[in-house]
Amino acid sequence: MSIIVDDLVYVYHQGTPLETEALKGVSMEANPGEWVSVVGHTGSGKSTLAQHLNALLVPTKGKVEVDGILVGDDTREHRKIRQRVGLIFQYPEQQLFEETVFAEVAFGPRNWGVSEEEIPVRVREALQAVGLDESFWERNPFQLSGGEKRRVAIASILSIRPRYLVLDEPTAGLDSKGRDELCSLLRQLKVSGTGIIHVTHDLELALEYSDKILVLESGKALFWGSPEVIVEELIEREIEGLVVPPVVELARRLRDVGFDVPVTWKAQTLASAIEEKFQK
Ligand SMILES: Nc1ncnc2c1ncn2[C@@H]1O[C@H](COP(=O)(O)OP(=O)(O)OP(=O)(O)O)[C@@H](O)[C@H]1O
Repeated sequence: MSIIVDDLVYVYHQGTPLETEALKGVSMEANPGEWVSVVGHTGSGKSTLAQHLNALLVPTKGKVEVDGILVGDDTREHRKIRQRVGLIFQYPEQQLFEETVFAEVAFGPRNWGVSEEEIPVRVREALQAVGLDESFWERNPFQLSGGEKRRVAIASILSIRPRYLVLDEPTAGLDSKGRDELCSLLRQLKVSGTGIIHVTHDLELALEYSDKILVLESGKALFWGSPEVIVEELIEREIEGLVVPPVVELARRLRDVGFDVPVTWKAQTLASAIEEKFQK
C-alpha cells in the first residue's frame, strides 16, 4: 500500500490564454511510516502536487494512485482517498470554526459517520498525539496560543485516522522552538505508522527529518532520493533559486579547492572531517 505518482502533468486553465503547466511529468512514491518532503522554490509546483494527493486536483496526464485507488474522474473514489489522506493547508489554524476543542476535533469523524460512542475515543487519541490533554477539551480554540491552535487543527485531521498526512508548509510562522516541537510530533506520527508528506521550501528541515526528498524546479522533478543522495547532488552543482544549508555550501567550496569532504548537512560531521584532515 502506498501513494504512487507517475509522470504527473497538471495544466491550469487548459486551452485558455491563462494556461499554465504547473507539473511537467513528476514521479514519486510515499509509504506509511515514511517521511517524504517535497522541496522547491516558490511556484515550483509543490502545492499543486500536494492537492493531487488527496484528490483535490485530478491529473491532466499521468497517474496518481493512493493505496491502489486512482485519482481520476470517479468522485466516489475521491471520498475513499480523502479518508486515507489528510491534507493540512498552510496556517490551518485559520480554518478553526467550532466553539470548543472537542467539537473541532470531533467534526471530521462525525462527518464521516463515526458513531457518537466512538467520538470521544477519536478525540482523545488525536489530541494525545499532538500533546494536548483532556483539560483542553472544553476550551475555546480561539483563545489558545498559536502553537496550540495549530496542534488542534492537526488533531482535527488525525481524528479521521488517515494513513497519510500531507502538510503544506506546516512550520510557516512558527519560531524555532515551535518548529522543532511540530517536527518531533510529526516524527512520532511517522514512527507509529503514518506516512508524512511534507511540503516545504526549507531544505535544511527536509534533510533533517526526511527518508526521501523530491526537489521540484519549475514543475519538473530535479532530484528524488534519500537526503544523502540529494546532498551529493547539491554539493556537485548549484541549483538556481534553491537555498542550500550553509554546511552544504561550505562543502561545495571545499570540494572546489580539491578537499575531499563527506556527504553531510551536519556542521559537526563536516568539522570533524576537516579536523581529521589537518591532524594527518
Ligand atoms: N489556481 C491557479 N490557477 C492558475 N495557475 C496556478 C494556480 N495555482 C498555481 N498556479 C501556477 O502553477 C505554478 C505552481 O504553483 P504552486 O502553487 O503549485 O507552486 P508552489 O511551489 O506551491 O509555490 P509556493 O511555494 O509559492 O506556494 C505557478 O506557476 C503558479 O502560478
